[in-house]
Amino acid sequence: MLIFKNISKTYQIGSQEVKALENVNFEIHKGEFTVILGPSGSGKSTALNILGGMDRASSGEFLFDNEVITQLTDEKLSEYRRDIVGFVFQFYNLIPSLTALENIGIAAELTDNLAIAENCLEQVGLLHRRKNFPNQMSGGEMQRVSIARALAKKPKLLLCDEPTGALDSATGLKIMEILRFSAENSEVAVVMVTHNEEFAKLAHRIIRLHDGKVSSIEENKTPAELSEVHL
Ligand SMILES: Nc1ncnc2c1ncn2[C@@H]1O[C@H](COP(=O)(O)OP(=O)(O)OP(=O)(O)O)[C@@H](O)[C@H]1O
Repeated sequence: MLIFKNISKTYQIGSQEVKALENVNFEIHKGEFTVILGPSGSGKSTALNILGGMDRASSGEFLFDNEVITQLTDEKLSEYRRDIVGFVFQFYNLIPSLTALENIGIAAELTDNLAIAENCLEQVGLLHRRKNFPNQMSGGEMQRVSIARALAKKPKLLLCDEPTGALDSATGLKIMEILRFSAENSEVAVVMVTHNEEFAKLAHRIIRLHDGKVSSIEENKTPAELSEVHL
């Protein structure tokens, strides 16, 4: 389980202070699909960066399975990023000169055992595309490869930053289905940042941010079906 306890983050621009997060408290659970929702500038990316160990909080405590991540040395924090966290970005970040399978194999250091990489491609329904290069795939397919690449590392935390931002609605929904399925069927905590209210209906937990503060947290044991989402 992940716990944010009174997390604040202040950026200093010259003499001006920007409070990106102010006393933020929430929990994130493995096996759940969590959505962090909020308008532009509400602090979503800042929260995601702290969760991923890419940035440090100014104050407060962040715990992962009882380990205090906010107190880790730089070296330990980079181990946390490498061993625990998987990332999915809006623009896929695949290596153009490598096939789908190779992109997964290289990232997960599985080049000696491509069977695992193939399994991951199968999980996202793309085994038939294993020999395709990124420019021979659609946006949705590239995003599915990037999810397979992240899952191949067997992360405990999968962080997704607007993963459907560059996709049409139907393809975006397919991506959401894969993310929720991954959370429910492997012991990973999937966290997605978005400003799209409709997508949030699919989540087990919705954390709403406004002006760097939590405005509400909603738990949903039975999230909506894909057919109930209207984009
Ligand atoms: N590196 C930085 N230096 C200074 N201010 C920053 C920095 N990063 C973010 N901020 C500020 O912190 C606040 C929160 O930004 P953040 O990017 O976390 O919001 P967001 O909800 O992810 O927005 P968006 O949806 O537009 O990506 C904003 O006021 C932003 O301008």
